[in-house]
Amino acid sequence: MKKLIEKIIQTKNPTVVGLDPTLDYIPQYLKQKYFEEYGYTLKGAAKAYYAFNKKIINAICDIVPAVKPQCAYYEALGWQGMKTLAKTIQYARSKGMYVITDGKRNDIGSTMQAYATAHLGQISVDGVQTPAFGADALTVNGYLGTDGISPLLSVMNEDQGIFVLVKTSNPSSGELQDQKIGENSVYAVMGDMCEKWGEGSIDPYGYSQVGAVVGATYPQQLGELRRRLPHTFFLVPGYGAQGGGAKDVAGAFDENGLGGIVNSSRAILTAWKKEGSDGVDFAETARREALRMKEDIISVIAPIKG
Ligand SMILES: O=C(O)c1cc(=O)[nH]c(=O)n1[C@@H]1O[C@H](COP(=O)(O)O)[C@@H](O)[C@H]1O
Repeated sequence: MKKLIEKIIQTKNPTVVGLDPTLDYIPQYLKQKYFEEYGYTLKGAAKAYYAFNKKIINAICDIVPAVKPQCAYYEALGWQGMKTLAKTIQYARSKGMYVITDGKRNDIGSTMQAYATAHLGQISVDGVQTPAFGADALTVNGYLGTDGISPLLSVMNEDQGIFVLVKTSNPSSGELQDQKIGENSVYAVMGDMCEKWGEGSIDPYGYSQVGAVVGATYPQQLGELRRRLPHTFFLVPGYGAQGGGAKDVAGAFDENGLGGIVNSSRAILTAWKKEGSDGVDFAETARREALRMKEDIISVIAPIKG
């Protein structure tokens, strides 16, 4: 996770802003502009999403190291939405941000190869190599085992990474993930698999290119997994809208203030609503919320050093 860790060190900020737009999160004045131009159509909505994302990215790119667009919100608009996803990834990267595409992908090896090519690799069009979505990292499910992960490992360059679901933030995550296999919980076994998949790619900071997703809503498991998985970098969703706070995520970090990056999506994108405004200054409000989150989290972890 070298590239991500260097961005975190540069911004002194271990947080990622989730770009999970819905029409409800976009202020009326901005939506109206695109509806007037394109009608109440998927195209109009997709254009509004892109304008919204760009303004958020412009407002945070100097203080936040990464963004995490979640594919589902874009898929909801069909191909127009997927075009906005691709453009958003490109735009965020052009502003120097690290982009984690949240796709939670997994399948048999041959199909996983296609996902790996789509999100992290390059597709060969008659011998000409072209990135399709071209993200820095992808969230994946490890449930199909090693042959579902290997295609990603062979496609990734040294700046890229994956985050494997280990202990998810949702209320039902324990139904399966807390079950025991012998002495160990399922999430611990999945965590051990991440350590193994990452063995060959440990960077100078001690973390491999295979990260784990561990929810802020399970602070005890977060601490347990940090101790158990010394080379696995954590993506920690569940701060903010799902109820996780700074003290809940503290366990994700090591003695150098590294080891994790905490995501917040809704709490940042909709911060303007809490202030009861018409949303004209939604991007500045998102920046203020991002800065508040950063201060909140760095107040409970060791100083970030490289
Ligand atoms: O992989 C993820 O990012 C993820 C895993 C998980 O266990 N829980 C979880 O909330 N997420 C994602 O993190 C984001 C959380 O959004 P907010 O609850 O609005 O901050 C969403 O994009 C979720 O899909």
